[in-house]
Amino acid sequence: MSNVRVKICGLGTEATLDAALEAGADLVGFVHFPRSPRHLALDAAGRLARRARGRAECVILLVDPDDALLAAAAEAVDPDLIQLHGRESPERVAEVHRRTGRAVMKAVGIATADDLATLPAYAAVADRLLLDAKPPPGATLPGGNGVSFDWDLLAQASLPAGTMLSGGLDAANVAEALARTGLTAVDVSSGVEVRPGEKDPARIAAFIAAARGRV
Ligand SMILES: O=C(O)c1ccccc1NCC(=O)[C@H](O)[C@H](O)COP(=O)(O)O
Repeated sequence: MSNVRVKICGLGTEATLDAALEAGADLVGFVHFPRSPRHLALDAAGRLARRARGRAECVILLVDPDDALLAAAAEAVDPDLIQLHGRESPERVAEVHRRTGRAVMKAVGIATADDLATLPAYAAVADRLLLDAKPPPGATLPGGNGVSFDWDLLAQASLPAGTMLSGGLDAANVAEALARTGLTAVDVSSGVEVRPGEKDPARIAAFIAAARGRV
């Protein structure tokens, strides 16, 4: 499917950002979460966002940010989207949008059909949804864990246009994931890395080609 939108998350260097842009990424994500091997200081994320401006949507990923961090991230990165990847309530998602004036993408963890019940409330306030696997037991990160959820859970779900599928995707499984879910937007981190935090230009290009059905 050539209209599939692809986000490459957790980019940390100019070289890997350029690889994502040259391969045709639609969105590029910068993680600001000190526990993550993909963590970037806000000024570093801002430098990469300026490099990508006009070529892809820039996403700053935050986890349960307070108002001061939100303001600092909006100022330093000037993001097209703020991705909230913590336990933010629907009310907080709406407030983040109001306070920053930025589009907000809310990540929702999915493990069982029960988790789908939260989606309408988030869909009502978020500009976009990202469905990710819930972290496995013992995980120290709320995302970027390289694990998938059962895509067939989405068969009965009514999801807003543009909802992104995420969690454990790579060049080998992304086409099947798209076909099974009917979604047209995907996000990846671990699946284009050689080790946590180290993106690989060849894997980025292979992922984007596979998502767009060019292999
Ligand atoms: O990637 C991280 O290190 C991270 C840290 C804290 C919160 C979220 C994080 N990543 C969120 C993403 O958007 C990932 O791309 C998504 O979870 C998929 O990751 P993966 O399964 O590794 O492809």
